[in-house]
Amino acid sequence: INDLALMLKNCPWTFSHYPLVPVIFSSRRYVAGGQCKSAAKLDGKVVIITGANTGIGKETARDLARRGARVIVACRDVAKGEAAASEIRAETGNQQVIVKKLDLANTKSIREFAENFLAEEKELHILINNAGVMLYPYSKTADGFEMHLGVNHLGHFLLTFLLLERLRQSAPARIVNVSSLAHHGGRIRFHDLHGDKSYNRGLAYCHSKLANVLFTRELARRLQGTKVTANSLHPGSVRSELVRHSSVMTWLWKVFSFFLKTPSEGAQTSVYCAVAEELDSVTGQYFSDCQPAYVSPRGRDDETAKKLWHVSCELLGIQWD
Ligand SMILES: NC(=O)C1=CN([C@@H]2O[C@H](COP(=O)(O)OP(=O)(O)OC[C@H]3O[C@@H](n4cnc5c(N)ncnc54)[C@H](OP(=O)(O)O)[C@@H]3O)[C@@H](O)[C@H]2O)C=CC1
Ligand SMILES: CC1=C(/C=C/C(C)=C/C=C/C(C)=C/C=O)C(C)(C)CCC1
Repeated sequence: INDLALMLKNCPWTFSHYPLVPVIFSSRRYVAGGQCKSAAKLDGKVVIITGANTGIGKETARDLARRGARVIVACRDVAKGEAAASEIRAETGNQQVIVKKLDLANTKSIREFAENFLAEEKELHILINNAGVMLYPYSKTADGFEMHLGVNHLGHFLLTFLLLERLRQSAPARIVNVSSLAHHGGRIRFHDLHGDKSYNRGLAYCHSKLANVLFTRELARRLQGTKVTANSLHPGSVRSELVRHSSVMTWLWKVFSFFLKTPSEGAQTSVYCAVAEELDSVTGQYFSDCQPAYVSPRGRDDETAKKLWHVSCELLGIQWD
């Protein structure tokens, strides 16, 4: 024993020689953030996750597949979706991971996806509106919406509208909207929603993430008493492809990757909102690191939430009362 102690003492790899090692380990734990502790099983439950071919969505799909859910990987590139789904099927042994085409930048594709889903699936228990774009150079969706607003907000707004009746019929059911801390920098510029007068791609992202928070709030209010809940969340700063449209951000993400969550760590709050038993009747809330988080004053403005709802309906040509 004495020899062993002496050996360890002199070993160049012991913590006492490298005081930074425990610091590095604990900062990594800090970066990893909250973990979903629920052991809930999802056998027999049907889940849709948008943008589940990569990043946070893919890891959310993997977790829910492990819990036994039938997972619809809704993505714009079916080949990428198949690659992710076959990896998840092989790893989890769950063969019920299915890929369906959904391009949120095109309302025709959203309608086709919903039509197809409603024809094939009798139930829907969890809808995770996860897909997103960030720092997109100025561009418009097929329907002429500014890309961030179109994909991140309007696309998911329409998708939720088209699937809501199935969620109601399958209740208890949950809608999970992946927003961001970036919502703090956003505002709803009703006079220039599509950035025609002025455009900043960073701000456009923030505006769309604020729209996610406001949509969730108004949706939850309207769904009171239906046993369909709606919550939004910030996943943390996550090593994913979200920064792909900015070379500076891509470089920063690489250099500082140690300080970013892995996609699996970033999926924890989405999984928590989707399965945690203690959230059974919690609705209209915003989470981060698997706990309630601070929402910006603009994200709590019910008048703006109502106005955004009506404007979104007008833009999409739908009636949603
Ligand atoms: N990463 C982070 O630090 C943070 C992420 N978030 C949010 O998390 C969510 C997931 O992002 P993350 O995993 O990081 O990013 P990724 O870029 O890794 O994944 C985004 C997903 O969205 C899909 N997507 C993009 N455009 C469309 C579209 N038109 N139709 C359908 N799917 C589309 C992508 O598909 P494809 O692969 O084909 O492009 C991809 O599957 C987003 O809503 C993001 O805003 C929030 C805060 C921080
Ligand atoms: C301060 C700082 C960083 C943190 C960036 C953060 C916190 C970004 C958050 C992005 C979000 C919230 C995106 C999506 O919604 C880096 C780049 C790690 C390293 C350089 C210093």
